[in-house]
Amino acid sequence: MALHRILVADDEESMRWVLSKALRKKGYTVELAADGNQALRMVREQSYDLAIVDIKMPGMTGLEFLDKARELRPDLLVVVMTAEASMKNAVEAMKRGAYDYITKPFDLEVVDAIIEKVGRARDVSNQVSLLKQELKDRYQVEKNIIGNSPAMQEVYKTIGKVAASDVTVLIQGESGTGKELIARAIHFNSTRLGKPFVAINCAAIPRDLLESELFGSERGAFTGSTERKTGKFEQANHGTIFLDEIGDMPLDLQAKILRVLQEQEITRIGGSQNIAVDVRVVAATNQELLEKVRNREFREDLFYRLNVVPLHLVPLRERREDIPALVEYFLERACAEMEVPAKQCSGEALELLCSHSWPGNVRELENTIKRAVILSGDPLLTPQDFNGLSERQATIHAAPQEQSLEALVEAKLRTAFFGIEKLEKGDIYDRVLEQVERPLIRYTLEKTRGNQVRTADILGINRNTLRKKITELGIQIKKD
Ligand SMILES: Nc1ncnc2c1ncn2[C@@H]1O[C@H](COP(=O)(O)OP(=O)(O)OP(=O)(O)O)[C@@H](O)[C@H]1O
Repeated sequence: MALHRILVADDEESMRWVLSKALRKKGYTVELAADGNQALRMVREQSYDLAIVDIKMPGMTGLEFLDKARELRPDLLVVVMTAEASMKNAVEAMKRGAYDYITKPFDLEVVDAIIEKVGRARDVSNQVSLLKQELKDRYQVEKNIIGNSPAMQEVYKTIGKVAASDVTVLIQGESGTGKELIARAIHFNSTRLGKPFVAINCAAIPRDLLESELFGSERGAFTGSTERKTGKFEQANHGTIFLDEIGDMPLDLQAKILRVLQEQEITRIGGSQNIAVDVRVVAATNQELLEKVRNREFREDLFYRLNVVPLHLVPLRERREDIPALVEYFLERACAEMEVPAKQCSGEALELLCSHSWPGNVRELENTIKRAVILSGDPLLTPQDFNGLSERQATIHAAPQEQSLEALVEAKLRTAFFGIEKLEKGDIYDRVLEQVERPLIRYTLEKTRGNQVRTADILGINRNTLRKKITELGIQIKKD
């Protein structure tokens, strides 16, 4: 049965009674409202699969309810009940997005038929495709976490312990260690399977956009915003939200995330209503969050609220025993994806891969294997096929500080570009520079509270150049 919770709103008590009795008998959970305002309050606080509302009610008409309820819960299906004489209303309701209408007086069979239709429509259009996709994902997640090292065994144990509950998990680990993969595993092994898994990378989205991405925005919340937008929290309702790179979340947004965790409700930007959400939060970071707490860059209360269960993914170089299985797995996958005959690594090549320090972790290993598969015509991969790797290895070993800015940038670049199948003519140079320039200028402007003269002085660039960059890179200046 695809439908569970039904809201019935009618000012006529006898109608509420008849409908609730009939629907409860069929096994649905039915809740009742005596007018439109009450119904809207209930929709705000709870989620329903279907609302059956009378079009003529005191206070708020069924049509007004329809508009407001659909704004609050775009997924809610609304069936309106209308008197035979007012067909005009029924047409209007359909135009405004009602799922169907029933003319009064009606036989209960008509209601049954509509509910069945709603259930079927949901089944066909949503559930089946969702479940298919999710079963596929689940299958992949379970087959796709490779590694039997003691560190990974600990990870599997923790996944098993936390999956069934709604406890918040904070996954810490360097870039490319598999944080998102593990977050998915938690979701797909939880009771929230079949509901959405929504991931958002807090570091990849500019601050101003991040807030509306997370919480949504009402029509007219910004100049030129003509549409209402639902945020990731609403999209993840009943499922899991994965807040990646949470360490990069600005302090004021941290306060808002804390509120969602405590109250389980959000407010869209430009809106005044609180909207209940039922979302499990899994967060991840590749930074030392406690250090950020000490530096007052991360809220202590949020840290403890997120860190209910900490899950630490150790760098690949500290669990080298997992490398052979990962190599085999990535080789098989790369050959299948690229539709080339199976390849293997020679003993020497495997030795080289096992001794590399993998600053980009599993993602770097995956991309290295893909690249070798693309470039080598031979079924046996030798150390020559990983030539770049030994050179990189040598420079990394020679570097006294592995975590220097240069090494970090190199690791990021490697993970971003080395997996690209075909390196073609493009604008990578400009794109990379832009991604360095923008945060650098934004950060300095933040530190000088938007003072462009000081920012130019600190950066050692001409003021006009700075002004030009700010416009070109679309940097917004906050002067508080
Ligand atoms: N144990 C593992 N077994 C198989 N594949 C893995 C494993 N760990 C990571 N991967 C693969 O490595 C890649 C990077 O993983 P993922 O995106 O989950 O890392 P991450 O820690 O979230 O990275 P970032 O911090 O950069 O967002 C993915 O393609 C993922 O499937």
